[in-house]
Amino acid sequence: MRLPFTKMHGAGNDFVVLDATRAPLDLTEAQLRHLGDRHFGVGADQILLVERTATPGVDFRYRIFNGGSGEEVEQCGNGSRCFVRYVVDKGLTDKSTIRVETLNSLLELRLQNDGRVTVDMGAPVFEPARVPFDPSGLEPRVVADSPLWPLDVNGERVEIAAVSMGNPHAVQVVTDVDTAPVATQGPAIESHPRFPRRVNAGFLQVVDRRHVRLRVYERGAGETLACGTGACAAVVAGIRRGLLDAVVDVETRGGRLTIEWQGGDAPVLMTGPAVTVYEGAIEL
Ligand SMILES: N[C@@H](CCC[C@H](N)C(=O)O)C(=O)O
Repeated sequence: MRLPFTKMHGAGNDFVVLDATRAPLDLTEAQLRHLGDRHFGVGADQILLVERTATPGVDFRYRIFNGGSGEEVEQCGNGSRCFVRYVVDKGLTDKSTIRVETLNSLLELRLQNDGRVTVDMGAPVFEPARVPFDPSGLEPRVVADSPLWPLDVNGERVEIAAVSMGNPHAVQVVTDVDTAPVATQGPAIESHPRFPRRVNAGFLQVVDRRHVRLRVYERGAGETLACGTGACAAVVAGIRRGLLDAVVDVETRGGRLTIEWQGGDAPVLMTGPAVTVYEGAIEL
């Protein structure tokens, strides 16, 4: 099968985007991993599948697969911005505000005049069972509004906030992201037994109340240049600890995202770039 695709990125988090709006596309995990493979395939952190939906009031469905593992996941922030750029550029819609369903959420996305995209990512979830995170037998240190859970990681004690943005995140505060143990702790946290569906591991450096630096070791993909849901989870965790204001610029290794959260049940708003790199086709 010859499969056309579009290569895109959002702040350096890169995607192979596939059009399944005209005919269904059923790919195996092995084919998805091949698309994600940087040596033998196209190479991408995630594969995005754009579909139509019959759900009333919803314009599209988009499905997300991690490029390293081929598994389907619930949410992808940078991918959602690329999804909007894709459906607008391909003429699949003429709307500038688009509603899309993912595996477990409904998102509203707006293309801005400057080409950036703002996404209503919904409200964050902290209830451990819904992250999901197993806190049994652990005593959290509570700072302001936020329980910080002690985790044993490679024999060290690490304090994390457990947050779901539709997908699971473990966020820890570090003094300097450049020297943070992302490569060693990242995989250990990703597969930590207290996260039954595994987890994305965030390392957050607070520069000031409106500016942070962030690295994320992603579930099923390894460290990426940016993680949109990771940025939302990290800012929300920082706000709950009383470290950050409601609007924060997040500097990642691939670009800058702006995250806004007014607290409580308010949705998290994420704004950032979405760029098409090239079009291609691959034999699968
Ligand atoms: N890069 C993404 C997140 C993709 C999914 C993640 N690896 C997971 O398994 O939950 C983003 O921009 O949010």
